[in-house]
Amino acid sequence: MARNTYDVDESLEQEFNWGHYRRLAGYIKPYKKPISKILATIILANIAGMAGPYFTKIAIDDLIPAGNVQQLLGLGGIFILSLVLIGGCMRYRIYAITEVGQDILKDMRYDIFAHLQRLPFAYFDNRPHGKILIRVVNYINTLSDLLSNGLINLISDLFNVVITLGFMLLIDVRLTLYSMALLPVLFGLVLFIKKRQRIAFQILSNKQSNLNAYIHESISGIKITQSFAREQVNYDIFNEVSEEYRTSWMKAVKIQFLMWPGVLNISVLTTCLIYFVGIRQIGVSVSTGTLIAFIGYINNFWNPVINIGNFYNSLITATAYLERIFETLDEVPSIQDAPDAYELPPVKGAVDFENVTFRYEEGKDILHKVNFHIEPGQSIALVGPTGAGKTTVINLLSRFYDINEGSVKIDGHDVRDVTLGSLRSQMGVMLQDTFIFSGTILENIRYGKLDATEEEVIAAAKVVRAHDFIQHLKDGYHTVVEERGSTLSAGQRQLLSFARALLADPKILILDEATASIDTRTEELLQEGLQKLLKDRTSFIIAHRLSTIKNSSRIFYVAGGNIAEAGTHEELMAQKGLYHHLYQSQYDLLQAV
Ligand SMILES: Nc1ncnc2c1ncn2[C@@H]1O[C@H](COP(=O)(O)OP(=O)(O)OP(=O)(O)O)[C@@H](O)[C@H]1O
Repeated sequence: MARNTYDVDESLEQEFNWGHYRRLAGYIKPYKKPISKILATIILANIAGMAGPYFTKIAIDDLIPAGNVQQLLGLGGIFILSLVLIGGCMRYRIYAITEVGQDILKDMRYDIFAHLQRLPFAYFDNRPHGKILIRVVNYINTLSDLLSNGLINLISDLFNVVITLGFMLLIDVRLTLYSMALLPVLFGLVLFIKKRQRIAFQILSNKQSNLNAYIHESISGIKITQSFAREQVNYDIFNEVSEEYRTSWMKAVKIQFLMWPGVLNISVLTTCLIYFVGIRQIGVSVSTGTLIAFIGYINNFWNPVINIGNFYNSLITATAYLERIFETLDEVPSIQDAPDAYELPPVKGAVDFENVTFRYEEGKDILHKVNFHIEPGQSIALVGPTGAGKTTVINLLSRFYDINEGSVKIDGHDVRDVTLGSLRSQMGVMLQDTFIFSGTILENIRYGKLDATEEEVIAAAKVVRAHDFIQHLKDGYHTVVEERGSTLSAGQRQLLSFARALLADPKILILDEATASIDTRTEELLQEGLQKLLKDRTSFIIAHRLSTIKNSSRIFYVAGGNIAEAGTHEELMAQKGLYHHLYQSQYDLLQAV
């Protein structure tokens, strides 16, 4: 589903199911060993902790009345030792739990990132990038507490509850039954909160996502914002999105915070009840020591129950985020290798479009029954009006989108039958949006051929005339550039991505507006190098500056969803059709200038 703007809430594409917890358990499973070790220390500490109230009972009921100082001191010594043991176990537990939790989060983060790398262009076309980003970073981080402390504490707390119950039953069965009297109230509270809290946190996650998307969009577009002096409008929008986030947060925590005080109140009421029943001896007959020990166990019982309540709270909260994480992981890459896909053999460079129809959205064909055949080694120029579908043609060639009808073939192999890796690795693509990654110039050119030597990188840069400007940079090829290449000029960025496309030594070269930002003098020099390079390679060149494509083997004029005219520059000029008109108007414009 399209989520086109920051102010549109994402709707859930799949309802919550228990399977999410099973999948989460799948991430925990590889850490069985360290978790078992942690559990062993917890059990040890719990057993040591359990002995406390029992020692109190023995001291009050037996040793103090009997004045047995020696045994009393011995008991005190054991008690101190048990405290030291508990302290040591706690210290180990905190470190080990955090480590396991972070390892699990790292695995999840890796999976979601790896999956995103495989998703097709169409997925990213439909989503603000801030909404994708928040899933990899923030949503996964929200699970941190649940996975580190929450999970292990849960097991430890459950264990505590069972052991404490055992001790309580051992002391007095009736008092134990009284202690459970208010449990139904607790269940009622859980049921009351469950659905309300999940919905509240789903809304909150939407608002968080919107806020993130708006911040991301605003930072990406900061230069335009400042050039149009639109800051005040942006502050207002930000305030509005931020206010929605704040309100939804307050609503969510209002429900979330019902749980903890609720359980606490029930536990206090239970303690009062036991005091009342014990002191008044209603249906029970207990000594003072037994009553005090029992109250100790009631605390031991309710403390873990309060923790379990908190865990339940975190689980419900995390569920809203888990749904989003698994939704992303379940996004089926619409473009992927067919089960019987084979490696595309080394490409010669013949390209065929056979009755190709393509649309981005239902009901609006961008290309309609397009047919052409290209011999290996030909250079094809795509020209035509803005939005006619030139970039779309080359996107289909690399199978960035799948066509709706017909077939796209390379050397007779349908691009859908071969593996994406073998197809794309034989193509050098320079898209309209030149992207420079943070790192050195060298790393940027080497992006598509990691094993290229420095000499090969320099050779490619020389061909595209990038070498001259690179040499003059502070550290030459080792100069560090920022993400998007903001410290480079638009033309320099284009030359770099040109070199990147060439270095891979592709059999099919695709250049989309590759020279639009390059000055005419550099472009002339570039053309010389390119002519040599394009020899024996099939190439597709999209250019609005027609002077650059005059020498192409064939020129396709794309218009009306098809190839309206095709031929050499001379042939098309002689036809005096659409291409002639376009060329003439550019020529006239240049003359006028
Ligand atoms: N991801 C997309 N989703 C929906 N529609 C799209 C998408 N990309 C392009 N279009 C639409 O498809 C049509 C063809 O776009 P395309 O980028 O192929 O044109 P073009 O001929 O390369 O234009 P230009 O010369 O301006 O680069 C346009 O009308 C455009 O609005």
